[in-house]
Formats: sequence, structure tokens, C-alpha cells
Amino acid sequence: MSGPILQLERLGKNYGALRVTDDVSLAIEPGELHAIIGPNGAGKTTLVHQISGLARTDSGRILFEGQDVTRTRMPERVRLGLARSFQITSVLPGFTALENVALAVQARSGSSFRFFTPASRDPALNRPARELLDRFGLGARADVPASLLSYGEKRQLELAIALATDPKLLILDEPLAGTSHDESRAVVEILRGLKGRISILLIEHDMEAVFSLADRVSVLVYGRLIATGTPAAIRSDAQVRAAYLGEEEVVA
Ligand SMILES: Nc1ncnc2c1ncn2[C@@H]1O[C@H](COP(=O)(O)OP(=O)(O)OP(=O)(O)O)[C@@H](O)[C@H]1O
Repeated sequence: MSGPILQLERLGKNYGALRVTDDVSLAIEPGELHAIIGPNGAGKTTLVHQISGLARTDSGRILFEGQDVTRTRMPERVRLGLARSFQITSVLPGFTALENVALAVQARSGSSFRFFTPASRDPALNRPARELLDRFGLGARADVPASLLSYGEKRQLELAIALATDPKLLILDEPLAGTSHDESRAVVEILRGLKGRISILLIEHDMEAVFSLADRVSVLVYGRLIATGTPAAIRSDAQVRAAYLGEEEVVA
């Protein structure tokens, strides 16, 4: 298809009297890695809640591959190819790493009635699940219960779970938060490997990662987008620098 994979048109959301996202318009191109940065409380998480369908949108429209999904329920958005990594909450602690990914592959294949057949023993689910774990450097940890994985390994597992749904657009909300230096480098390399193959919307506070990975960066401040551009353009944008003063180091 031609045209943006995701288009936000004047999106808005209020929590009571607070306007949390305000008139946000943005187009994400197929294969693009687009980062959204902004100070704490700027509305980044709320925006991805709106895009993924977790939060209702009060005004504006969300178009996914040209289709209006503003009122579409979250499972249907996932089926269309819009996946979101749900931080650790998507990891089932009582299941092994392999079972977690196999269950996500199973959900994609729509065979949820086979839930009680151990998904990790079904080769049709097991094989792609193992491939994903290998890709994420978790191959040797396949049979470890998710509850025993390190924090960083859980973050990697949650990415593998999101990718198991075979998304066209992957939304990541702070995938590096709480990871060690080595774990964070591993996740950055995984994201680099995905670049161009799927579209990625990345919310991240680690500016070094953002500026090394993103094709374009948007800056959200008090719910409004104040700038969108290449990393170089954003880095030298006076308004962006002013908005971040005392907040974060934009100069990566
Ligand atoms: N469910 C809610 N009810 C009321 N207010 C909320 C709710 N969720 C978020 N907010 C408020 O909306 C504003 C934006 O929050 P949000 O979490 O979207 O920001 P953020 O940019 O993701 O912040 P951070 O970088 O700290 O994660 C904040 O003032 C927050 O207190």
C-alpha cells in the first residue's frame, strides 16, 4: 500500500479538566522507526494508549493503513497488525519463556480454543516461538519459568511476545526502562535489526538510543507536538532545547 501506515489526525484526550493529548497530528510511514520523546507527564503513554486502543479517544481520528480505527477495539487492532508491547504485564510468570511466546503465536493463528493443549509442544507454534527466542538471545532460557528471568530478560521476552503477533506496526513504550547497560544494548541491536522490516513507534527516555535508532523524532510537550524531524533537525531545534532545559539531555 502507499501512504502512511499510521495517521493521527488532531487527536485529543482529556482526563477531567486536564487536556492530556491536544490536537496531535502525525503520519508514520511504512518501515519507519519513529520516536516520540518529551518530558515526564507530557502525555506520551496516553497517546500510545489511544493508538493501541487501551484508552478512548475524545477527539480526532486514528487511521491505520488508511482505515479509521478510532473506535475499533484493541483485539481487532492487533488482528489488523497494530501490536503493542505491554511491558512486563504481558508476560505470564507461571509459564516458561517458550510457552509465553508460543501462546502469542497461537493467539495470532487464532486457535485460542487449543489453550489447554500445551502450546509449547505443538511444533507449528513451538518452531516460530523458538526462532523468536533465539533472535532475542533467549534461546538458552526457553524452558525457564518467566518469573525466574531477570528484569532485562523479561523486557526482551515481552518484545518477543509482541513480535509473535506478526505486527505491521509495533508500539514500544520505554523498552529500555530498568534494563542494565548490556541488556539495553541487546534490545537496541534487536530494534536496529527490525528497522525497515516493520514500522516502529518508540517511546523512550534514553536519548542516546533514540537518536541512534530513529528515522524521525517527534517531541511532545504538555500534550502538544512541538516538532517532528530527523534526529539532526530535532537536536538543533531551539524550541526543543528550551522545552527540555533541566529535564533531559537532548544532545546525544
Ligand atoms: N488514568 C488517568 N487519569 C487521570 N490522569 C491521568 C491518567 N493517566 C495519565 N494521567 C495524567 O496525564 C498526564 C500525562 O501522563 P502520561 O503518563 O501520558 O505522560 P508521559 O509523557 O507518558 O509521562 P512519563 O514520561 O513520565 O511516562 C499526566 O499529568 C498524568 O498525571
